[in-house]
Amino acid sequence: MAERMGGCISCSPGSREFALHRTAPLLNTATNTWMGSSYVIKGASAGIALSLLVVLYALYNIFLHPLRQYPGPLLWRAFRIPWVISIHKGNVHRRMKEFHDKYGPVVRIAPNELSYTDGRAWKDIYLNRADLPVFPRNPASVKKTDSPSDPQNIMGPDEDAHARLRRAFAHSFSDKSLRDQAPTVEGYVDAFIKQINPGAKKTSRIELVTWLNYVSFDISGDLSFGESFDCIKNAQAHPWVEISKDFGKGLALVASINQYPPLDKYLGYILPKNIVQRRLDHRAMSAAKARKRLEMDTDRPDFVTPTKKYNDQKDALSLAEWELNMSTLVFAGSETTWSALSGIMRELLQNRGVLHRLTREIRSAFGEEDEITIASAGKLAYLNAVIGEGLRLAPPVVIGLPRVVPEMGATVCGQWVPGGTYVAVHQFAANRQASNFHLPNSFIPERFLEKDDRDDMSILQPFNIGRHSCIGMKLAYAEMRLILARLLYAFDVVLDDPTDVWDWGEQDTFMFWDKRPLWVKVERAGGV
Ligand code: HEM
Repeated sequence: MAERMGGCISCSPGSREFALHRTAPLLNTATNTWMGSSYVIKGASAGIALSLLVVLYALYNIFLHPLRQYPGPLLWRAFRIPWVISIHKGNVHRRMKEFHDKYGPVVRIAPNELSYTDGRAWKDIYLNRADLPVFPRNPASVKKTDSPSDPQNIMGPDEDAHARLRRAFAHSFSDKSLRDQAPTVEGYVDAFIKQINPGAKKTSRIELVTWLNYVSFDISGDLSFGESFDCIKNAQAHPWVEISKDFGKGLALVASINQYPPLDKYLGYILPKNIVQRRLDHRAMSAAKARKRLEMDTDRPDFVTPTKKYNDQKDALSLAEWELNMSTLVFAGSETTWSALSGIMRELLQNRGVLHRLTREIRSAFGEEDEITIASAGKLAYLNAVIGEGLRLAPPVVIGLPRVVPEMGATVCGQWVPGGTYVAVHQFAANRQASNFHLPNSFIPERFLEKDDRDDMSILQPFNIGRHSCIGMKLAYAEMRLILARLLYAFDVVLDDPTDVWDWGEQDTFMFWDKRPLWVKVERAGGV
C-alpha cells in the first residue's frame, strides 16, 4: 500500500525520510526520462548531421565535382551505391546500355567514373601514349598485393610485374606454339563431337551450353595443368570447373567492397565462411595441379613448356607465381571462349538464314570430317564473319575493363578528364548503340564482309588493345572456328523448343555472363 502511495514501508508516514523516499522514484523517472530524451536528442542530432553530410556530399558531386559537366542519371552521379546495387542484381550491362541510349557516348555512372561507347576511347584509354603515363588498372577491381614479395598475377595491377610475366608467357602464345598445340586442341574437339553423336538413335537432345563448357575447360586444363579435367569423357564438370562458376559473383562482391575502403581490409571477415573455404580449396587444388605439371619431365606442347624454357634462363617467375598464373590462364582461356561459343550458337539457332549460309559454306569446303583442322577452318570467310558478329552481340568481356586516368589528367574522346577518374569502355552498351551500328540488336554477319558506312567497326575490340590485350586471342579464334566448323559439318542442330528465343542481353552478368541453358536437338547430317 505504502509502495503504491510512493513511500517506503520501513519509514513512518509523515517523516522526512518517508517524504524523500516518496519523491525519489518520481525524480528517478524524471532523470531517466530526461536522460532518455537526451539520448533521443543526441541520436536525432547525429541523424540530422549525417543526413546533412549525405545531402552535402550529393550536392557536391552534382554541382561542384570536376566531372559535373558530364551527363548521367542523377542518383548515379551523386552516389556510388546505385552501381553497387546494379552489379549485385546482375543488370549493370543493361543499365549501361539504357544510359548510353539516353545520354550519349560518355556517361557519368558514379561520382568518379565515366563510361564510354565511342570508338576513340579504346585508343585514348588502353593504348600507350607518348605524352602520358599509362592508365593503370583500376585498383578497386584488381587489388595490389600487400607486399612486393607476394606472387604477382599477369592480370594484376602492377605494371612492372605485368611486363615481366607477359614477356615470359608470350613464348607460349607465339604462332609456333599455337601450331604445336593444334593437335591437342583438335583431339578434344574430336572427343566432344564423338560424345554428342546420337549414334543409332539418330537424334538426341542435349544442353549445348554445358557441353561447350566441358570442351573449353578440358582444352584450357590440358594446356595449363598438363592434364585434362576429363569433363567431356565423364560428361560431367570437374570440381575445379564447378567451383570456378562462382568466380564472377565473388569478383563482383570484392569489386563493390573495394569501393569502400577500409572495408576491403576486412574482406576475409565479410565474406561467408563457406565461400572463403571454397576459395582456399580451389587455390590449393590449382597449386597442386600446377606443381604436378612443373615436375613433369616433358616437352609436351602446352602453355608451360615454352615459358619454362625461357624461365630456366631468365628466372622470371617464382614457384608461387607459376601456381597463381596457371590458374589464371585456365580460367581466362575457358570462361571467355565458352561464353563466346554459347552466344554464337544461340544467335545461329535463332537466325536460321545465317545458320543455313554458314552450314553450306562449311559443308562445301570439306569432303571429309578429318579435313577440318585449325589451319583449314581459318580460311572460311563467312565463319569468321559469324564469329565477329557473335562477339559484337554477346561480348564475353561484357562490362568495362576499368582503368584510372593518370594523376595529371588526360583528354579522352576530345574532352578533358581529371586525374584519378575511373574510365572504361562498356562493350555490351557500345556494341548495341544505334550511333555505332545500323540495326544494332540484329545478328547480321554480312556487316563484316561488306563495308557499310552506318557501322563503326572501330568500337569492336572484344580482346582489348595495347599492352593488356588478350594474349590468347589467336588460340581463342582457332578454338571457336574449329568447334563451330566440326559441329555444323557433323550435325543438323535445331532449338529443342522453337519458341525458346530471346536476346542474349536479357541474361544477367556477374562480371561474366550467367549463361542460361541452350537445349538443342542434334541429328547426324544427311550424307556426312
Ligand atoms: C573469345 C575468347 C576470349 C576473349 C573475348 C578474351 C578477352 C580478353 C580481354 C578483353 C582481355 C583484356 C583484359 C584487360 O585488359 O584487363 C584479355 C586478357 C587476357 N586473356 Fe583473353 N580472351 C579470350 C580468350 C583467351 C584465351 C583462349 C586465353 C588463353 C589462356 C586468354 C588469356 C588471357 C590473358 C592471360 C589475359 C591477360 C593479358 C595481359 O594482361 O597481358 N584469353 N582477354
